Amino acid sequence: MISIQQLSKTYESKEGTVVGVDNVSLHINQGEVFGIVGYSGAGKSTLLRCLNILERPTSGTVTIDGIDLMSLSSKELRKARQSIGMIFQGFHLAMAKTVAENVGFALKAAGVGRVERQQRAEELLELVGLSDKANQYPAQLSGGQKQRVSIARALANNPKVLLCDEATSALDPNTTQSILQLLKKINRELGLTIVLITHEMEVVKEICDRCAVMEEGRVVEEGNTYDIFAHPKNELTERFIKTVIDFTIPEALLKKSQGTIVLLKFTGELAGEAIVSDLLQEHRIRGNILHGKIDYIQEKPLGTFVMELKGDDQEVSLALASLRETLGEVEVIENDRSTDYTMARAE
Ligand SMILES: Nc1ncnc2c1ncn2[C@@H]1O[C@H](COP(=O)(O)OP(=O)(O)OP(=O)(O)O)[C@@H](O)[C@H]1O
Repeated sequence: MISIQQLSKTYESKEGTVVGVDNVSLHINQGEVFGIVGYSGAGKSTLLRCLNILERPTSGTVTIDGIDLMSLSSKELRKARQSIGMIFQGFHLAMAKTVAENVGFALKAAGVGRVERQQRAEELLELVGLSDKANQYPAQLSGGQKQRVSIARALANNPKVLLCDEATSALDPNTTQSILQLLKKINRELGLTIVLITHEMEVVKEICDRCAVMEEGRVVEEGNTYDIFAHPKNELTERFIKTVIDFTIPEALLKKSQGTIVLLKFTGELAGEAIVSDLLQEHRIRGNILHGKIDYIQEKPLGTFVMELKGDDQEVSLALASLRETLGEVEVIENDRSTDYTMARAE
């Protein structure tokens, strides 16, 4: 659906060349919600704006639905942009126009007549849950309602793609949730391909089928959201995931521990199985859960547990081997801190 090939964007300034996007290649499938996550300055906005050529890439190509956008004339590009909607963190609504006029604005620009515009605005406002606000002005709406209006406006010309530039960053957590659910609904009901940029991994977890992590203009990791959460490969990705699934054990607790502390991840079907209780029954060890959580990513469970295993060294080793066999990977966080503890007490 969207193919980005070796895309780079650089800016020339007095201080020299600034790299916004550095040789990014990505493929985004028809009908998926694709997230691009990164810290401030990573190049997310630049990359997103290159997708509808609001920023012209310095090199590389962007192909949407088989059309190479870089090869189009200005007139052809204006036409092509009608199938690429966009929403922004700051909503960008016309404050002197009513909600219905804001929604109909893009239709007017596309040459649609007044009656049809009105009808379409009504349909779209119903879709975003704002039928009763058609004649109000943006200043009379909450942030979440304003974003709903901008979503309705972006959908006016039946786009195939919706680009979301930090669409929920200005909203409180509850409103963020409702806007994300709305985006998911239009993705499902209209089969719309959605590309969103965010610095919040929670947003990715909530609605993205796949995602890419960006740093210094480059994509450092990409893949299926569930796999990225379950098995992150890049250190930056791990940091982002920790903002959602944090399993850091307080240092004081680690020091007190006399056993072997392990981090266990239960993916997919394994999350629902009695692996831990079976383990404790099969080996002569005791287990103490220090931290445990099951997250649902795309409705698929991902369990993360931190356990302290206590017992005879050999039994603990056997238990670890058996866990590794079942789970694939088991990370030993801290192994027997009793020496440290003794030293700490001696001090
Ligand atoms: N018009 C511009 N002129 C010069 N440099 C720019 C311009 N736009 C972006 N940059 C630079 O490109 C890099 C990427 O910026 P970009 O805004 O894409 O990052 P971002 O990940 O979207 O960050 P943020 O979330 O803060 O917007 C930064 O170093 C930025 O300073």
